[in-house]
Amino acid sequence: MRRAVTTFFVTGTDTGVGKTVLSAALCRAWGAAYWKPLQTGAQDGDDDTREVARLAGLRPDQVFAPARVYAGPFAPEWAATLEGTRVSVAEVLACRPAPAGPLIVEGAGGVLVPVNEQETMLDLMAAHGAPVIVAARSALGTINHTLLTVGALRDRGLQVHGVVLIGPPAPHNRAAIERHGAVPVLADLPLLGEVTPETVAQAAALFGPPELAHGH
Ligand SMILES: Nc1ncnc2c1ncn2[C@@H]1O[C@H](COP(=O)(O)OP(=O)(O)OP(=O)(O)O)[C@@H](O)[C@H]1O
Ligand SMILES: C[C@H](N)[C@H](N)CCCCCC(=O)O
Ligand SMILES: [Mg+2]
Repeated sequence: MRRAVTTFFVTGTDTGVGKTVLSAALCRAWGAAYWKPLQTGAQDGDDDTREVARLAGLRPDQVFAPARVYAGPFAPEWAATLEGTRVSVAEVLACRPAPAGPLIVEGAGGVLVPVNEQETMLDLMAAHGAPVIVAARSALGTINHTLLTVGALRDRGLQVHGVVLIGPPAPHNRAAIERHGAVPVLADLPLLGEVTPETVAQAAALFGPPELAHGH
């Protein structure tokens, strides 16, 4: 029995690759709610939840507070350590929201970013179980980073829904990723002249309704 997938986990090949802007476009395209389980860098104003709510025009019932917010602009493990605390994947998932409709979950950095001394974002994704969308740069260097990320996800039994390449179109990189990764590139997301609700709404048009897939 196939049913529509209602939750996707957005990871990336790096921090700063464009996961938040992509998440906003996906929320806009699919009428999805948003959750950033672990937010770091708050001392510098990093607040992906506020940014996605603004860019996607989310309603209050589509916005969920992070499980943990840390001040330091670091991986959650170190940011938590600096605050004399620690968080486990189980504690994060205990905060998992249950919205009425689709949900986009954004990770912190890439797949092997440490959550604590034993667990990484990959453990969080594996426990969460949702299919994963990989945000990757389109430029030189992305083939290796993207295939490494896809391989790590599959090694943990996760379904990779697809890759989104962010930046100037690079058809040679797109083709290599699809060929060597046996993974679809869902879209080429260009660099937006300005990142605004209007340009994000235009970017949302790149994403049709989420394919029916074996739900998790
Ligand atoms: N398609 C795009 N066009 C223009 N600017 C973009 C695009 N995607 C991301 N940016 C900009 O690049 C910077 C990093 O993007 P973003 O915050 O989405 O990365 P991230 O992967 O979510 O980072 P983090 O790991 O901190 O969550 C931001 O200033 C953002 O506005
Ligand atoms: C500070 C900002 N919030 C970033 N998302 C944190 C990303 C941590 C990346 C760790 C690493 O890969 O070295
Ligand atoms: Mg982000």
